[in-house]
Amino acid sequence: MARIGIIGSEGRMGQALARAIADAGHEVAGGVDQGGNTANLAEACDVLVDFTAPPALEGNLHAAIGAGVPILIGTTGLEARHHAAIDSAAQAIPVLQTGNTSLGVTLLAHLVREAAARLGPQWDIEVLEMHHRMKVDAPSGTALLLGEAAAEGRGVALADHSERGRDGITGRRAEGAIGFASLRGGTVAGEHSVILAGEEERLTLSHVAEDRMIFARGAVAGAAWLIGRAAGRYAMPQVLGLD
Ligand SMILES: NC(=O)C1=CN([C@@H]2O[C@H](COP(=O)(O)OP(=O)(O)OC[C@H]3O[C@@H](n4cnc5c(N)ncnc54)[C@H](OP(=O)(O)O)[C@@H]3O)[C@@H](O)[C@H]2O)C=CC1
Ligand SMILES: O=C(O)C1=N[C@H](C(=O)O)C[C@H](O)C1
Repeated sequence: MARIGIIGSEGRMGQALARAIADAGHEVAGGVDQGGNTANLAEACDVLVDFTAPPALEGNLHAAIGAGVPILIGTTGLEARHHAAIDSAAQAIPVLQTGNTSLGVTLLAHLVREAAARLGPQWDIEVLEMHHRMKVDAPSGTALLLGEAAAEGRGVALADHSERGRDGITGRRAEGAIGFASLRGGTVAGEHSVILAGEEERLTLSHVAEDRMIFARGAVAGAAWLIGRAAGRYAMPQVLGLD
């Protein structure tokens, strides 16, 4: 049984996580939200799970390092400086960061990497996502994860080929671009499609989250897996044995 500390405990994911922790036979060591004492929570748990917002990241990493406990970061909307902070923290403690903790999306990323590698750059790649009206970041962390997988399959850097936020006279599509489009509305838990568009044919690889409990269950599995690991940066394929 693991004692799991929840950062962002009153949020949509924090509440789902508490249910998933109980379902899996683990214990909620406690929870914090904005203004809470994350350092105290870190001292009282075996592993922290963070579903909050990017400004909370550095403080959460600091608390985890101070207590010497692993941390799973599910928060999205992260920028290069956040990833640099995660890399640095991973020298001291085990850290797992992912835009999506579900089994289905972890496998989807694998399939996207494979399809992009096999089909080559003459197939245009577009990543489409839809989420609930409360979501604050775009493209979603999952869309970016899938874009990274496509770029890896092609052997290029996503940053050099990403096309985001098209509007107005955009000019024709850049060769080799990986495009992103975001829809928001209702209570959609999360839908992602990667469209590979070729000459007179199109391949679409999709995932639908019917309930955010899938993310919560994956996060519990990832958090429990982190306990006792060596310091380092880990990812969901390692947890799920898909590497
Ligand atoms: N990786 C994955 O599989 C998934 C990732 N996510 C991501 O998780 C994040 C949270 O999503 P969701 O639960 O829907 O969002 P919510 O807005 O429902 O919840 C966020 C929670 O974090 C708390 N919070 C915000 N800032 C801090 C802080 N500085 N310290 C501690 N707590 C803080 C909020 O508290 P308060 O209200 O007091 O501000 C709130 O309780 C998002 O980035 C989302 O994209 C979501 C689903 C799956
Ligand atoms: O905010 C959400 O709800 C979700 N966020 C993650 C993302 O940005 O990809 C994962 C999931 O799609 C739900």
